[in-house]
Amino acid sequence: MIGKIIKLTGGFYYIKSGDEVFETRARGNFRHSKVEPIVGDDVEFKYEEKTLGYIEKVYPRKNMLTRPRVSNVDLALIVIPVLDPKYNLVIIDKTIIQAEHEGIDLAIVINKADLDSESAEELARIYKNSGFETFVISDKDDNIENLRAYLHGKTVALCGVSGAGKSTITSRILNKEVEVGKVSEKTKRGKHTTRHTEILYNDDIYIFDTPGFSSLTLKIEEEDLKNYFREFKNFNTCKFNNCNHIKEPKCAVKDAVDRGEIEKSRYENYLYIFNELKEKGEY
Ligand SMILES: Nc1nc2c(ncn2[C@@H]2O[C@H](COP(=O)(O)OP(=O)(O)OP(=O)(O)O)[C@@H](O)[C@H]2O)c(=O)[nH]1
Ligand SMILES: [Zn+2]
Repeated sequence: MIGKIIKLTGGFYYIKSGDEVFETRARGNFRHSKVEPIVGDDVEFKYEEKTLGYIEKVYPRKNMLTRPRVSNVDLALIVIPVLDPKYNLVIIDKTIIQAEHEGIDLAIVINKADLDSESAEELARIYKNSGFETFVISDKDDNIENLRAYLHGKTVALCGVSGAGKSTITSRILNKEVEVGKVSEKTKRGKHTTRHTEILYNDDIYIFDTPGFSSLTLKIEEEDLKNYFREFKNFNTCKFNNCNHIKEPKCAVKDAVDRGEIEKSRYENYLYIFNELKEKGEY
């Protein structure tokens, strides 16, 4: 049988095949592969009611996140609350860099727009102008149809700080009750988060109910950082073709910042992160 691992908990894998979910044992059950199956994997498995089944084969992964350990993510949806908690654009841009680095498509959701609609529009402008699909939503408004349509057919990792509204969005998108606040309790205690990873789904949208890869450190060379700022690529006429867009003369990126064609906050965060990488080799 063929299916997708949707949950790993207490020593069992739960595999969704068609409309059914099968429970299989986690240990000693994948004979022909040395790969340890993780949530998100597409697998071949044998199912027997008595002994439960076992996984025979893990299909090659499109990609993999390490925290949480999940595979085959089609989209990282980065959730930015306008307030409560107040967003931090350096952390947002670092999360974007991580997704770009992993080769995962990403989109932005500005959430809690009801708390400050002006800030919400300002944030949306920054990320739209920087080349990202951007949605503005609030749980006080019935305005998620566009977002839901966009997520159709995708496996989505919601990324964002605790309290950003990830669980709220998940339950609205999937039309399902999701325990709001549950993940943060687990995260605070720490130990449960690695034991239990689950994909929530409805119809053909799959969502990871985890904090996403917000707390990863990334090791990249500072010279490579510019490759993860997609809007910089529109301005490729710098005098030096290895220009880092810092202090070099005749820099097309800096000129674009001066003209307002590249968002100031994005460029400032680029400089900040560049220096961090230069000093520490990671962030
Ligand atoms: N005003 C307002 N509050 C919201 C909105 N969306 C979520 N909230 C509230 O924000 C709080 C946090 O929401 P959650 O959905 O639990 O946030 P989370 O990102 O899942 O947080 P963790 O589970 O800790 O990672 C809850 O009290 C929600 O009711 C919104 O659009 N507007
Ligand atoms: Zn340049």
